[in-house]
Amino acid sequence: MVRMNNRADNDLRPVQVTWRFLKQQPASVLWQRGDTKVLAAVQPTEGSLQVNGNGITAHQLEWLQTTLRPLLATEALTITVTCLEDGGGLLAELFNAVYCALTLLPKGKGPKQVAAAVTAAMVAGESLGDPDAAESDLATSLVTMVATPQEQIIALELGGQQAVNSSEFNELILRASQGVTRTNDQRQASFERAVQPNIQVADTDEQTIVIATKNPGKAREFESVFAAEGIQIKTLLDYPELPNIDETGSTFEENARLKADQIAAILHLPVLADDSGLMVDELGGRPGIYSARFSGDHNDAGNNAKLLYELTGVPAEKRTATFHTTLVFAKPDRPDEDLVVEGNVKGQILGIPRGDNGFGYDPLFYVPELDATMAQLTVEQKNKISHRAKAIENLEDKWKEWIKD
Ligand SMILES: O=c1[nH]c(=O)c2ncn([C@@H]3O[C@H](COP(=O)(O)OP(=O)(O)OP(=O)(O)O)[C@@H](O)[C@H]3O)c2[nH]1
Ligand SMILES: [Mg+2]
Repeated sequence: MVRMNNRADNDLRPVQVTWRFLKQQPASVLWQRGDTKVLAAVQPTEGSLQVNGNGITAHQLEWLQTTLRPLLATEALTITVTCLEDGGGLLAELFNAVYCALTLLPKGKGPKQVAAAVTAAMVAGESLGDPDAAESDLATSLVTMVATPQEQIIALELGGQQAVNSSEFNELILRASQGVTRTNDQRQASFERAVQPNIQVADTDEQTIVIATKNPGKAREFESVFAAEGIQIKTLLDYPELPNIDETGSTFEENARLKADQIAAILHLPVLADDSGLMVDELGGRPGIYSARFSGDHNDAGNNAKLLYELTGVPAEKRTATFHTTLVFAKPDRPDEDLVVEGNVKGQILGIPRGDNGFGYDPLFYVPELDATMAQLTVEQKNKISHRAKAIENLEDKWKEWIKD
């Protein structure tokens, strides 16, 4: 029998997983296999297990709940699963979507064991792995299997129009267990690519702190502060395999949390993130959280040019501005315990840049008390007065105690 896309009998349709699909719900995924699309979201709750379904039958929902239960480390969860399109093998893909969402829960709350699901179908006397919609319509019998990669079967659902004899049944089981192994590999590869690269943290020395930044200017400033304490810092530039963290928050704190929590969860190390920016009074507080990309992309010269352009003709006394930093310190797997501090410094935006030190808007940011721009200061001088320095000062009183528990 010739299959669509010339698939061999045991070939599966490709899988695409969009991890953390919903911005407001970190444990959420969009799972697509062929044309079948399922959205799953899991939220820890106080109460007992709740599984809600959209676009699926009561029977499918009940099956899902029964199948998931033995795999859960905790039942204090609300699971919502939505079928966006049924292009074949829906029951299995409902399971796979929810399973993926569960793996995004904090450590210790995720699934107790590894499992994956797949469908196999008997079509015109042949057993096919992962039937699409057309093949499912032609199938005389179908099996949906949930199993571990060690071929321990967790659930088996038999369906279709006709009874199967035992040799057909055995064939379907064989096809399905091949598919489960392959599905598990597909999921794991996607997870490692997008969520948690298999990173070896070489240095687990307690005196190392990871700063969740790719900005070498920031890194230099943190380095000189922590070096004085005998603490070594690493930045995201030391871990090029890490996924990019989108700064989708609407405040400095939200962005800093996104960076700190996600990197801490991946590296299992304490992580400090800095979200900062320039707020210009005459521009109603802009560029604010958009400071890094004010001119469209992350380019200091372009950002400075745009700032000068927007302030054309504005007299010196009205060019007042504040540099702001919010720091979020995150412990691995304990996002509820983030330590949050901030710091500000006030100044004025000059019409002509001065100085070569620092980074970003420093050459335009004039500090009246020092009669100098930030870029005319040495790192040590900037680290006495800057927004980042003040935030670090606020952190200093607290973090040594905080990191101990
Ligand atoms: O003249 C400056 N002196 C500073 O002391 C300073 N601190 C922040 N900024 C500006 O604000 C953006 C932050 O954006 P931001 O917090 O998202 O950082 P970023 O994207 O550069 O690096 P990352 O830490 O996110 O990897 C930066 O790019 C800069 O344009 C500064 N400019
Ligand atoms: Mg940034």
